Amino acid sequence: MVHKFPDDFVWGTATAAYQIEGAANEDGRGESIWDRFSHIPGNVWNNQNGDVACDHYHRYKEDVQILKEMGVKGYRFSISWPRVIPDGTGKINQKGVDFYNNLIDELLRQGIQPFVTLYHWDLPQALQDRGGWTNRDTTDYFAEYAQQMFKQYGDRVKHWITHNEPWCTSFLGHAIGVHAPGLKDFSAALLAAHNVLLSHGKAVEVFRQMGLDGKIGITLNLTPSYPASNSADDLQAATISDGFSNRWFLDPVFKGQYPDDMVKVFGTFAKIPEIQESDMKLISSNIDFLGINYYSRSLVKHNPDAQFGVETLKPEGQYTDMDWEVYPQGLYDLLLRIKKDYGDIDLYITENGAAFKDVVENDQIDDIDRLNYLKKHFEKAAEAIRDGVKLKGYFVWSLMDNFEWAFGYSKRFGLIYVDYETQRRLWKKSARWYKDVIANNSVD
Ligand SMILES: CO[C@H](O)c1c[n+]2c([nH]1)[C@H](O)[C@@H](O)[C@H](O)[C@H]2CO
Repeated sequence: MVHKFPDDFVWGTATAAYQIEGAANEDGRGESIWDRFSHIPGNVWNNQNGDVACDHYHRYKEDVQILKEMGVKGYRFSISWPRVIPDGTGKINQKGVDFYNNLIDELLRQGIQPFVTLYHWDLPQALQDRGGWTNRDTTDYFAEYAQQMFKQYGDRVKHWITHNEPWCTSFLGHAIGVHAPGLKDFSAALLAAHNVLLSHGKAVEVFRQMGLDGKIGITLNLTPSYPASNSADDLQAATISDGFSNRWFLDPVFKGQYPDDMVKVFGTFAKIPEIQESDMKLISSNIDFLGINYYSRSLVKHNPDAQFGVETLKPEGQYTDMDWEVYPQGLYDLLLRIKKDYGDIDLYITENGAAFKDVVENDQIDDIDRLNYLKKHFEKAAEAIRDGVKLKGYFVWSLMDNFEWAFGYSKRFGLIYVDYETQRRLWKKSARWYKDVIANNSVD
């Protein structure tokens, strides 16, 4: 069966600054928390880091040429805050600003729409030294940074994403500790989450005040939660899992309040952040679209000995190299749920993709598992559009293999294979297939 997409559907790919740029100490770039974190032994697989990564800072023209050949309509990338404002606030680094000017101009020359993420986890270390996201002042520094970026690029960039995955920024970075800055303090994570959301609201306010021609939104990683049975305990476990993964961010952004049930759950063992009067109004400022990062689902059951009484199960089925279950139905269910519970807003899949082990034979990479993963998820996206969801675009994670955070370069998500020894880029089978999907605007 052929799944056709709307004529103006934005097919794209996504990346992030720290994962691909390299040039970590070049042209005035300041240190980020990921430079600091990745250089501490033990934090990253094989003690790898983003010093060089995919050398995109020097190879961006070649990479945009690949995007052009692939036929993408949009390209989602992030700006490295410390590359453009090395201390996080104050002085601009013109060479850093010029890099993104050149990248944006090259994309537009090739007819590709830039979708720009302002924050994809690489906070300037200078701001971390003042408390980072647990310091409410950082919300103002973020608004200052956003205003500068709107001023520099707002004439050409028409789609802005304030934050990538506040859940990861907050919980992976401040509670679980596997991401920068590596804290293990749930109260700090809740405070960071509040300040990240508040900074989002302040950036949206600045965007509106500047009267720019463009659209602004936020990207949330969302994981639909399914109960292992219809027992009351398992249903409650799924509700809590949904609250922790999804509603703790969706409700503030779209309803202007934190979910009561989760305030009670978190309040039993952590400090709920003090909320100032205008905070929730700012956080729930009207946005033009929601970016959704979807990778898999959670299947859960009640277990009184597990965190929040929720045990995550590992059902039979196919798993990616990240040990994430392949579950395309979750994308359909998630999209319909967002429309039902949070409103009929424009949506973009700002990330979806899979890591599988790639084998290179005679410069060919037959990554059929990744191709099939994408095919199944594209089909579910088409079904969601058929059933009334305003899905406007889909960005495959990722354009190319890159620095996979604490996993270093051990996990490959790219449509394009990167030989890190030579920095050669090689088209995988999935990339050639995706080129045809885009050309036909359909999945067969
Ligand atoms: C559960 O996966 C998360 O939503 C997620 C997965 N991913 C992400 N978030 C990040 O936005 C990317 O930087 C990662 O490279 C990518 C692949 O791991």
